Amino acid sequence: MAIARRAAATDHEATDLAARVDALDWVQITDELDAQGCAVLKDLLTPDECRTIAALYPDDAHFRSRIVMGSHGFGRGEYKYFAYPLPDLIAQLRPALYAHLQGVANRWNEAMGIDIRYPAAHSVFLKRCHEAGQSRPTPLLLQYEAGDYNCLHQDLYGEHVFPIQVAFLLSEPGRDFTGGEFVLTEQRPRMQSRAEVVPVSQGDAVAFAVHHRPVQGTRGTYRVNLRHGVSRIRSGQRHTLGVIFHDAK
Ligand SMILES: O=C(O)CCC(=O)C(=O)O
Ligand SMILES: [Fe+2]
Repeated sequence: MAIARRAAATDHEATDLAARVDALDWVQITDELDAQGCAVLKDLLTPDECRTIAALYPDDAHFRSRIVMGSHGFGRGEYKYFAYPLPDLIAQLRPALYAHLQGVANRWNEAMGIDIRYPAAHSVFLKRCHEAGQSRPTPLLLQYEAGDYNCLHQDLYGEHVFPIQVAFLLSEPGRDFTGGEFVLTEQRPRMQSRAEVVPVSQGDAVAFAVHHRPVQGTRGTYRVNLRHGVSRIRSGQRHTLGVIFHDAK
């Protein structure tokens, strides 16, 4: 009886989470992605859900590896890649988000003259990754303390790349930490880099271009190169959940 009730509750939460993703204003998000290369997804996770995910960090049973950023020149702080099977909430979020981003990804590739197209279902895209030897899960949990930062980078893990990714802020700015802004830079051909700081609250997510995106210029469409990172955490502790749609070699 207790088990049946628990299963029902889990189903309900899962359905609820996909429905929350579906209920976002995807017309506006798509417009923002096209115009800026990033968009904020407001209030997707509850504070409880944020705390629950962040609290997984010490429990290595959930993870396949731990990266100390300072050892690789990635910045300062650390993160862990989740192992399969992903925690339920992340396993639900990943395909639900992908379903809404896949159309943008296909349009971007068409505009940039790239032949690759993305299937409607995330499971089909993952099969493509896995068949090419990219079979290790890429969702990750990041943990920063005062003084930590994440250098500008691109999350490429092999030949197969889904061009948009999503990062969830699990901590509350001003209460749990100060500093630690999410930063995107954009490099246009023959121009200097432009930076964008994206304001997010606990439970919000940022969707952004992984490595490049099309920009309409006066003489046609060109590719701009993007990088993302996090400015120095001034105080406290900051946790983020990163959702990347391609898997890793
Ligand atoms: O901590 C952040 O906000 C950025 C995390 C990140 O680099 C990622 O999700 O790929
Ligand atoms: Fe990243």
